[in-house]
Amino acid sequence: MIYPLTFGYKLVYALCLSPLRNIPGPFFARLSNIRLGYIGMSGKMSKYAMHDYEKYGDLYVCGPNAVSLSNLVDLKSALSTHAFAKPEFYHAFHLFGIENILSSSNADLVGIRKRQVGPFFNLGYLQNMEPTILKAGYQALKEKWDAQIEAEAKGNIEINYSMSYMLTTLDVIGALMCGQELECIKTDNVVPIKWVQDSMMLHMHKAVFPILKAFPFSLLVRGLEDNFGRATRAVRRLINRRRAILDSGAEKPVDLLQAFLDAEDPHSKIRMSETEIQVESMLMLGAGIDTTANTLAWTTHLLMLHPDIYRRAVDEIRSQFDSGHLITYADAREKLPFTEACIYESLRLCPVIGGQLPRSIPSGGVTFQGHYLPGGTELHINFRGAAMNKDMWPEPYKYNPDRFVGNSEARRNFFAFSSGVRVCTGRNLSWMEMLTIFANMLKDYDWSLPDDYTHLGPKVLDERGYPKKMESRHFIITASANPERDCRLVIKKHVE
Ligand code: HEM
Repeated sequence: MIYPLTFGYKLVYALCLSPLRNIPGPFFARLSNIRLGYIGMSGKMSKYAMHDYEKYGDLYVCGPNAVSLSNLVDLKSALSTHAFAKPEFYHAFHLFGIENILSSSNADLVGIRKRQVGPFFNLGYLQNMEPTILKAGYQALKEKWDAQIEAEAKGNIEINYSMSYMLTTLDVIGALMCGQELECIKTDNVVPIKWVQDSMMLHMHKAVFPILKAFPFSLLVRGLEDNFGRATRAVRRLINRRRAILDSGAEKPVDLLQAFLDAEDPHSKIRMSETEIQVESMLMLGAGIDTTANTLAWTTHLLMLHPDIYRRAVDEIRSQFDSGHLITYADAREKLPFTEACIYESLRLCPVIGGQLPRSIPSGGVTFQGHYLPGGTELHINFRGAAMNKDMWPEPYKYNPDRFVGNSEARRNFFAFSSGVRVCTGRNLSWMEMLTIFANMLKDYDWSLPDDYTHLGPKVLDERGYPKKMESRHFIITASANPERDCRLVIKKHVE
């Protein structure tokens, strides 16, 4: 009896009483959060975010008390202020219960943290770290590939770029944040990646299913918990090691770990405690690997599906730089607008944070798209919808880097790194890694698809007539669903 009554009440409320009743959206989403939970846990968040945006438009209901927003003007306004705070969902990302730069909804704390660490992610400071970024990044990749090509009689090798990019971005953030050359690309060591990914996954699962925090359900995530413990202890050891090095009177290294140890908010003069340093360091490791690596993977994939665009990028790079020149970030920014646009467009068409992220509508409510949304309504930032928004991006499904060349309006309406007060802290670092790896790789190697790579390619088209993209899955990050099969590339050294 109780179930029919509850259902009846929910139905009447959703259709007749709810303040969201006149907003379009899937019927079932009005009654229950099950649809949202299922989409999240099935790895299809990015697909649904796009599909629902296409069907229901800039604002639609995605849960009984939740709406999804893709309108660029409204998104900018919501993201520009701390009033649209991160809701409880994020608290599962408090590591050891400690609020951090990603998880906190406390504007004061976020402000302090941003002033403490933000300056070290500015381009000026990053330039000091560029030699480390190049050494652990592109130069390590090149060293490995050149040795492998040298050993191959046929003069080329097949690489799995998904794994290569993961190991490289791990080495870069490891060198900067752990103060240690991890050399994972050299040794094919995937263990630290597993620790970091499992740590993120653990907190993601807890955010979606808070019951996992309680015994006996916590046993279900025991394996993830163990790897989180290993990552935690490793970072602690590295911080202790750095303290010991400093105590011995050695010169301060120029890296992010040192920056975090020294970081001070210029307003309050507050510095981070030892645990806060550990938490923020772990967070940077979690945020800094898959994001950058998968953006590189999508860009590589898209270039292989569009040979004309690949050719234009290669021609641009080789016409600007000699084969022996190591392209720096400043070089690329100054001389490679089309190559840079290839990454921008890849982040638009295949955004790695391609799902929806929640915020709370402040008390007093807000009117978006002609609909009043009361305070306390959950506002889901639809990054996928924003990237496909037809008003801003004509032919949104087409991979067209030209839309970003010399187009400041396109860049202003680009949300891949979010925007406003909670914009991505690591975006400049990520750009430095991506552009230097990508430009140097295109300069030094000729790329082609393996002969047996016939399931996808420039001539295999999707239902819209564009080259069909590899299947993706979305768990925090939108990545290839079958990297072993789909992220293969043949590279050979380019000879002038
Ligand atoms: C292509 C690479 C990257 C993309 C597309 C990306 C995207 C994003 C997005 C969309 C957000 C907003 C998340 C939210 O609102 O919850 C974010 C936040 C954040 N990102 Fe990134 N990110 C990238 C790389 C990095 C790197 C390399 C780091 C650090 C090493 C980093 C650190 C962070 C941090 C700390 C936040 C939280 C900022 C805050 O809440 O105020 N990200 N990123």
